Amino acid sequence: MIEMHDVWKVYPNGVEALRGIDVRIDQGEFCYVVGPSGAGKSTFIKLMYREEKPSSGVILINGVNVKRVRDWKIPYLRRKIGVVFQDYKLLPHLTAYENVAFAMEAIEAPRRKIRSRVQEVLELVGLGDRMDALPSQLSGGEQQRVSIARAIVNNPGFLIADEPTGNLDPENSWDIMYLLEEINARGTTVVMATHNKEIVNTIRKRVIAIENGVIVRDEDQGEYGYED
Ligand SMILES: Nc1ncnc2c1ncn2[C@@H]1O[C@H](COP(=O)(O)OP(=O)(O)OP(=O)(O)O)[C@@H](O)[C@H]1O
Repeated sequence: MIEMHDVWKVYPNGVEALRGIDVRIDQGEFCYVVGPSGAGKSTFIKLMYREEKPSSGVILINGVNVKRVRDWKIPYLRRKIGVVFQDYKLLPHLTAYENVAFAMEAIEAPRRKIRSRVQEVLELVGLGDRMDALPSQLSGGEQQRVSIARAIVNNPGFLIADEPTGNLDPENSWDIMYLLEEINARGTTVVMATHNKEIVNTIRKRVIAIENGVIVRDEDQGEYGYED
């Protein structure tokens, strides 16, 4: 479960990106985060995986206060939370297989487990036959699928995605969405910031709308609600 209690984020330049966020996302939910550009969506997401710290307020991930996690323990926190970005962030000199294996090596998973698990997740995302390709040899949709494989390889309870379809054409975007739904159906909580109106209005899920750093709407099976 993810909980935020009166969370504020003020960047050093004085911008109040989040202003008193109260929210609870339960295990197994699928939740979109929508809102105009600059509303605070990325900040909201960054706080969940401790890329940023709250200026005040409390964030609990499965009951653990994220702010109090010592820096050296952050890899263990991140093990519980897979993250997917708009621009994939794959390591360019590593193959698809190596990019995914790297996430297991980072948490010192036993060597014998790595091979079978990496193969398993790459097959799940439909890339069982492209494991030896470098990112530059893969399409955008394929690269995003590698990044999703990397995000789920350590079996996290949460998958956090910041505009995962932002760089993709509609067909690849739908494929990524079906994959995220499949991952959610297997029990992982999915939180996804998006500007994709068609997806939000078609694959209906909980919608949290943020404007000017405040949650202005929180609806199950909600609509996108903006024109862009
Ligand atoms: N590192 C930073 N330092 C200073 N200000 C920042 C920083 N990151 C974001 N901001 C500001 O905080 C506000 C919220 O930004 P954020 O990236 O969370 O919005 P967003 O809703 O994700 O926007 P978009 O849809 O354009 O990605 C904006 O005014 C932005 O300029």
